[in-house]
Amino acid sequence: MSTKKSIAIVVVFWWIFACFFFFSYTLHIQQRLESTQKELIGLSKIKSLNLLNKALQRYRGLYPLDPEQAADGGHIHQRLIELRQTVSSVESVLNDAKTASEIDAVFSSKDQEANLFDQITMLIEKNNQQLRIIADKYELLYEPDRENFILLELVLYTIPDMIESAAKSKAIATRAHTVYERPNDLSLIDNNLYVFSQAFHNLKLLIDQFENYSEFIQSVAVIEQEYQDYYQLLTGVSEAKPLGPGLFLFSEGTRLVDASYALAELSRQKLKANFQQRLVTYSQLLRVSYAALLIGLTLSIYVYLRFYRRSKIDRQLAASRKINEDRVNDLRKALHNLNTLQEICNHSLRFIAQHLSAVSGVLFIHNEKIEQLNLSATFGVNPKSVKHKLKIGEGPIGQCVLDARIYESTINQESNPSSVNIGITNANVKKILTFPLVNLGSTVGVIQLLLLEGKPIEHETVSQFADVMASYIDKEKKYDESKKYFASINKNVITSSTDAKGVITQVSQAFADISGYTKEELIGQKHSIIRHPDMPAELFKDLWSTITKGNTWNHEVKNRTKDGGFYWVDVTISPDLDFYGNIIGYTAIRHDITEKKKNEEIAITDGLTQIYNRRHFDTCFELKIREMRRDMKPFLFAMLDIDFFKQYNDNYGHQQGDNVLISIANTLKHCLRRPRDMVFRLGGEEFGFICDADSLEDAIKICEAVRETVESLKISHQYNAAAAYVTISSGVIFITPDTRFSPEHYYKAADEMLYQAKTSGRNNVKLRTL
Ligand SMILES: Nc1nc2c(ncn2[C@@H]2O[C@H](COP(=O)(O)OP(=O)(O)OP(=O)(O)O)[C@@H](O)[C@H]2O)c(=O)[nH]1
Repeated sequence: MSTKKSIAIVVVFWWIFACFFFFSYTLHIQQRLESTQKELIGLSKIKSLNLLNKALQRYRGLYPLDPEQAADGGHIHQRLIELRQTVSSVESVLNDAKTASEIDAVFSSKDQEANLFDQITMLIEKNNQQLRIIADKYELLYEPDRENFILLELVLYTIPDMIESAAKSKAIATRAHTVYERPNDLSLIDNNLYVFSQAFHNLKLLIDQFENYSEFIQSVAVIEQEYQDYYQLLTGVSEAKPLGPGLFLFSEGTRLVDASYALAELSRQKLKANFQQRLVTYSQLLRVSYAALLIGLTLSIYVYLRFYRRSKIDRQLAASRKINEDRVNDLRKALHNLNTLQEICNHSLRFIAQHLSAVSGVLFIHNEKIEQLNLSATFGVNPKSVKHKLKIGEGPIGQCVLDARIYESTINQESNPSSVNIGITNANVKKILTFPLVNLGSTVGVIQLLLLEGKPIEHETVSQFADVMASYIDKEKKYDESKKYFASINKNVITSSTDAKGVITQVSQAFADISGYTKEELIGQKHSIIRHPDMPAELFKDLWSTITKGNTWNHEVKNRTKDGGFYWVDVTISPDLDFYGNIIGYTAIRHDITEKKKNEEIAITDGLTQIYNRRHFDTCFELKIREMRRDMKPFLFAMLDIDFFKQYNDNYGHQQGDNVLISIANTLKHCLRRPRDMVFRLGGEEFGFICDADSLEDAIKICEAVRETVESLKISHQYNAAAAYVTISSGVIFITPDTRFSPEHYYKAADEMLYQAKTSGRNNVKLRTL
């Protein structure tokens, strides 16, 4: 899954979560609001019940006073009227017709004198019970706020208990002191006062829990004072009988009850204020919440619509991109299977022309070396009608190489014909599209198309196709060049590769041509197949010891051709290494130096005898002396002269004399055929040779052998005073490394020895050590 998609999913989930949260929050606020509204209704019903109770309690306290005797009999009557008014006013709030009828039943009862106290008490208790039922019904009992809960505790339990106990004791005391006293009135009063004091104590504990109860302090103090007064009054009068003025007792009790009612009212007011405050807060929160929900919803719809629209566009784009990708892949596959640059150019042009519904088109390839564009393919147009070569900057195609961007021009009557390289032949052509084929930053070629439709062209798609074409054209172009390059190497460079053991794995045609073997005959063989016997074994030892150490070896080598001939090459052999530096084979590159070598041979070879001449002797003699000093190995230098050769020439003829010279040279070559032996014609009928010798005896043996071999040729020479055949005299020096003479000195010494040989009868060897 793409990162973009993952982010989108996370955002959507968060968005759903946020909406859900807001929705739940709004619902919660709504519920709280409704619940508070209910609580307010409940509170007003509680107030009504309190009013009702207050009226009932007032009446219950007054009733025992004899209306005839009491000074305020009218007052009692007045209270009854008030009670009835209260009942009718709360009735509508309570929605309870039963209350009025029950109260009516109590007051219209004939035996009310005896039972009225109890019946009113029963009504009050019932109302107090009703208080809690209403509190439950209107959810006041589930009030979450702590302060409100304490206030409710006051309003529902504590203060009603206080009021009822105070009111009861007031009523009992008043009755006892004015009308009649029942046996346990005193204990009842005591009991009620005790209940009051307990409830009052609770009240104070509860109020103490308020953080800010200053409003209540005053009210509680009044209750406390009233309670003290009333308590003292009751304690004081309980002893005395008949009791003092009942109305006074009644008034005192009423003050305590009223003070309690005042606190109840204060608590209710506080509750009401709290609820109303909450109502305002919730209403505001609800408005904000609804507004947030509305904004969220609007935003969601907006985002959804945008996203939907975008994703629709994206889907369309993705679909068209997919089609293009498929087409690009098809093109790539098709080009991949083509083998020549021409095929690739033809296919590329046809493909893009068909894709864009072109009527005709051309493809030019850029030749960077000569800064020129060459026509390489045409579509729908005769190649003969198109200029085959364009300069860079010539026309839109030439310009395209410089700018490397897509040109799109619409055709109309005023169109300049020079804007086209192809030449418009179709009147319906609406547009010309010229675009470069760019690979790795360089323009490989340019395509120009004539289109029948004038609608806009997606440059991105054209570029995609162009990139693929450019890469294949460039690759094939370079491959073509390298093919030509390798063909040239194959033809002209004498090269071969072997494995690590020296077995030939590759040879160039030039190698095969010069050696006279076919490639097949060479591959699988070792290079010894072309080894010439003239090449010393030491040379190849040196070769192998160099290249197996990873070094390059270079030397001039004479090779043998298949038909027994020879050729000279300057060969360089380098090891082929793998990635880790291990030798995996060797590659040799050779230059044919046969001609050079032949020229060199001519320069150092005596034309008549085909052995080395005097010039070469001078070089070799000096080198040999140096080598001797380096290797500390002695050698011999012999100077030979044919005896009485002048007579031979004079009598047998010059031509015959030449033949003798050739025979002697061949004999020397035959006798001295070790690789390091060298035979020279030092001039006229004088020869020389250099060869290794371990000792003086060894040197004598060699020279004697040569002298004897020449004599054994039995070339008749009747003018030779030394023998009947052609003979030679030899002056030899055995040169040891201890001496430090110049080459001229040694040469002169040998010449002196030769002179001695001549003067001491000829056909002999004179030798000395130097
Ligand atoms: N046929 C022929 N003769 C040559 C050639 N070069 C030198 N000669 C001859 O060799 C002869 C050398 O003669 P001399 O120097 O007198 O020596 P010699 O006759 O051999 O006498 P000694 O050396 O004293 O035995 C001359 O007649 C030269 O003409 C050559 O290339 N071909």
